[in-house]
Amino acid sequence: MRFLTAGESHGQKLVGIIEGIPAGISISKDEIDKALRKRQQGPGRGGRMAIEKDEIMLVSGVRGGLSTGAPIALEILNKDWENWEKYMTWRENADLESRKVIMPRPGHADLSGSLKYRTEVRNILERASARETAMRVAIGSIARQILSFLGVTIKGHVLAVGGVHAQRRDDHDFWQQVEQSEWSVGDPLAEKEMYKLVDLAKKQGESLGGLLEVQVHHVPAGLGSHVQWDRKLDGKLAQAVLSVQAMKGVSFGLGFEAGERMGSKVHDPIRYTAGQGYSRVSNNAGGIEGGMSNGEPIILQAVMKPIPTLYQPLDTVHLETKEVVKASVERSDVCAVPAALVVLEHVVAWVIAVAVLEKFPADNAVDLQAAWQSYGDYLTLNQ
Ligand SMILES: Cc1cc2nc3c(=O)[nH]c(=O)nc-3n(C[C@H](O)[C@H](O)[C@H](O)COP(=O)(O)O)c2cc1C
Ligand SMILES: C=C(O[C@@H]1CC(C(=O)O)=C[C@@H](OP(=O)(O)O)[C@H]1O)C(=O)O
Repeated sequence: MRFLTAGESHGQKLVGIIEGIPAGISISKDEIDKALRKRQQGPGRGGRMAIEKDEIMLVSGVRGGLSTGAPIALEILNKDWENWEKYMTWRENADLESRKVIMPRPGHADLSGSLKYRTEVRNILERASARETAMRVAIGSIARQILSFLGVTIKGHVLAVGGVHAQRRDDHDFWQQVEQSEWSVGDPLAEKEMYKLVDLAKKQGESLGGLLEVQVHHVPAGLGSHVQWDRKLDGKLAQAVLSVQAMKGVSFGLGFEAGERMGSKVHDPIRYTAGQGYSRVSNNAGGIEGGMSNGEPIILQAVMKPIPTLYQPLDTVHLETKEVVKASVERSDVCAVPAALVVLEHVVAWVIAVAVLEKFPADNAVDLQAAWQSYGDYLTLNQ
């Protein structure tokens, strides 16, 4: 499976093409739209989210609610296009001056991109923008629907916003709270504090990042491989997570704390239960050993840096005069951690679905399910 996306933040639309989705998978537009709406939420989001009402257009590759095996083409319209057409149009009469950015923002792609491509900063920020993640969520939602067909589920929660940490739990009530919370926090007290902090940041012209966690449940042992550097599942997941705008670190299971403990307090003892196969007493590895899933839930954490655009901007250099000036201010989010969580869940879904189809190559749902089932039987019943 592979995909490509295109589209500028203030262009006409976002476009995606996916190839390799097996035929006969049930594809729900509602499911995709639900994820798109969730990605737009959260009190730290800026004015743009009041303009956009993201909705997927399934252009090809799906008929009567089922994938056909052909490439799936997708589109999401940018409602803001009507305000930007005169600046963003491909036509030669485009107004290229009025929205020029000459005071690059520290933390964004502005300066490095314009140096590298020898082009105006606007051409860089339009594509660097996290607007692009709307299409990645739509594509990830299709991957998630393949996984859901096999019984694999993905969930996530916000661990922290700024310095405010949520209490970590893993029971049914907790996940229900996460589900109901606009922030996906699952800890109402922490959520209140986070809300206050975002408010304060907004008032001070500041911005915030945070910590996020994504979990993948019901994956069998053996996705990914130890045999080659670029086939390791943890490596692929890390790449996908870090490809999301503003993500600056990723860890698995116990994470960086593993480096502070003795081995016996880190590694997960193995046990065997007749009829169920092998499992672990703990899951400090976060479900991956040797670049392969080990049958326990895959658990990863990521850190998101604060949003680069500051309404009280930092110093930068004017690209024409070279004088020290304040960075340009584009309309911006103050905090987008809950939105980023939705993105992470969906980029993770993509990587897991690709790994599933590598282990169980299939061009249709029936063959996929048969291969999945037979391997599941081998892992549980036949040993
Ligand atoms: C959901 C989401 C929304 C974002 N919104 C903004 C924003 O409104 N303003 C901004 O400057 N950066 C925003 N960012 C972050 C920038 O896109 C990102 O920092 C920039 O592209 C530079 O890339 P890097 O941080 O990965 O190095 C957002 C990121 C995500 C994931
Ligand atoms: C448009 C989205 O996020 C944008 C991501 C973003 C950035 O620099 O990453 C900057 C802002 O763009 P604008 O200046 O148009 O408001 C965000 O709104 C989105 O998430 O759909």
